[in-house]
Amino acid sequence: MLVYMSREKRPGYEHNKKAGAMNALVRASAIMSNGPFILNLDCDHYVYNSQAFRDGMCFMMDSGGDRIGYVQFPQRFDGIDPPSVRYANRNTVFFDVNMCALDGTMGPVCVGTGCLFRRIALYGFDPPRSKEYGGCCSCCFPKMHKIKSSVAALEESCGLRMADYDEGETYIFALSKKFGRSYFLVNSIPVAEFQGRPLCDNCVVKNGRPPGALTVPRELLDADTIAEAINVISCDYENKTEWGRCVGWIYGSVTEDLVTGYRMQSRGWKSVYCVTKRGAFRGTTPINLTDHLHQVLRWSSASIEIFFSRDNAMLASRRMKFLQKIAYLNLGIYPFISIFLIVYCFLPALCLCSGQFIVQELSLTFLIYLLAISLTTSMLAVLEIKWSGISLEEWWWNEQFWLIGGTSAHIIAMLQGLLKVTAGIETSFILKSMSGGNDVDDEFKWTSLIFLPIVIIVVNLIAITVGVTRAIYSEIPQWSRLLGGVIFSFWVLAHLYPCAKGLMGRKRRTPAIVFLVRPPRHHDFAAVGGH
Ligand SMILES: O=c1ccn([C@@H]2O[C@H](COP(=O)(O)OP(=O)(O)O[C@H]3O[C@H](CO)[C@@H](O)[C@H](O)[C@H]3O)[C@@H](O)[C@H]2O)c(=O)[nH]1
Ligand SMILES: [Mn+2]
Repeated sequence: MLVYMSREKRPGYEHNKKAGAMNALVRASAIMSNGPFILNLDCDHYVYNSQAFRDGMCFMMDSGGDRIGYVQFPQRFDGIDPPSVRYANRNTVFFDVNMCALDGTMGPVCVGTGCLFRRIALYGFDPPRSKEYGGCCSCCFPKMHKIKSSVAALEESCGLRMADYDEGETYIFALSKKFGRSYFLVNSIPVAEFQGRPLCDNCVVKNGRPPGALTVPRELLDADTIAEAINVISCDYENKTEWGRCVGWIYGSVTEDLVTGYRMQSRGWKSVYCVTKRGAFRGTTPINLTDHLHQVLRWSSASIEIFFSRDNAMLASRRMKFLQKIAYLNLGIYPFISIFLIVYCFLPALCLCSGQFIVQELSLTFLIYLLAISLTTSMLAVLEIKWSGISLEEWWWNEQFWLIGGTSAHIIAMLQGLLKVTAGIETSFILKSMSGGNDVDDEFKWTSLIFLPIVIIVVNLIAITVGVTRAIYSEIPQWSRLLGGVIFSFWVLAHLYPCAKGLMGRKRRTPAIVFLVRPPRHHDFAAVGGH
């Protein structure tokens, strides 16, 4: 059955972008098919390996798999040709190193597309047998202790533990307060839970489903069912419900997928990273520098917002493992690191211009520290590359982009975020349109994000010139000091090389410096301005 759905949107009703669209789909599908597992694919992604669905479900239906909330597949992209691979837009280190590593704790974070969800995990229920694991209260349902013991036992056995009901309420009534007025929808919940259980073909399977239970043929869809499916996607359905707050995809974040996954893991759901030999899904991603930076800006702004929200991993429930908390915290904190990165980018230039080295003198202790730090970071890199099997080049492009992003998008996101949190000032000077269009992909589009990296490049170039000139013309040239400064300066420049290269564009080779020297033309700011 293939159903195309277009939800109702009206002025005065917040439609909540992708998360709103997903929630409408989740409800309509509950009524029409009620599959226990839901795959999410972006509109710019497609299926590349049809076996992947089965692989994903294998994890969920395996013994113990009933505690897995989602299975994430890596994102793979088409159309990234050699000139643009250097912007690290394949995100190889993230998808082949970080996500794999997370698989060793509670599982990868959710990155939206290519993610297979367990329906009832998305509904905001706790994983089955969660009492056996860690804490007893989920962040969403603080009044849970009040649940009468008989009801609690029932929920525990059927795996649908949630709700904070008042005395005398029926289970169904409590659910409909959260899920909305559709009894059809509420009644479909236990069915989805049952159908998603592991197959109980041996005695070790807990909470299993007897063999053959799913072979009963489905009832055909009738007019009433269709009418109900339309009812649950009307724009006022979510009024006074928990949709977007505790149920379904969570609203209010640009990276709704990250928050949605985080809430699940915070309740104790595990996740699995499923890397198939032939890529499961493929899609498109911005290929030029400007669009990539805008995407990074969007993600880092979202990270800052998460950091200052109740979804900060430091506030996660006890059900989330310590290392997993650190991983989520890292996802919220990384834009702040840009402050240090920027300082490090200017330090070598400062040293060269002032004739001073970073330290007073090159003492043995300093050298030992430097050696130790360099060795450990290199070892880390070697291990990352060895374990993940990515190429050295890919890794290096990622390093380069880490600095480019840090000195452009991350710092802007941080400033925007701080302005918003401290002064309540909303600055949304960059908006991404869905129809970005590939037509202008191969020419450089000016973005103010690139300003600081250019300044760093220019300052370091000037500093090297100053340093060399000083050494040549001084009476007692201090070559070793010069060498020290120049190496660090070159190291910064080497990282920013793709940025300089990107400024040249592909066809229209306008050197970066022209952009700085000539007065700005109107269209330079078109991408940045109002529309
Ligand atoms: O108003 C909107 C905007 C977006 N979308 C959908 O959201 C997807 C993601 O948007 P896109 O512009 O492609 O963003 P990307 O940065 O490429 O997407 C990544 O980042 C998003 C935000 O974290 C995740 O939702 C995606 O799954 C993930 O692939 C699109 O494909 C659409 O299907 C909507 O339904 N409504
Ligand atoms: Mn996309």
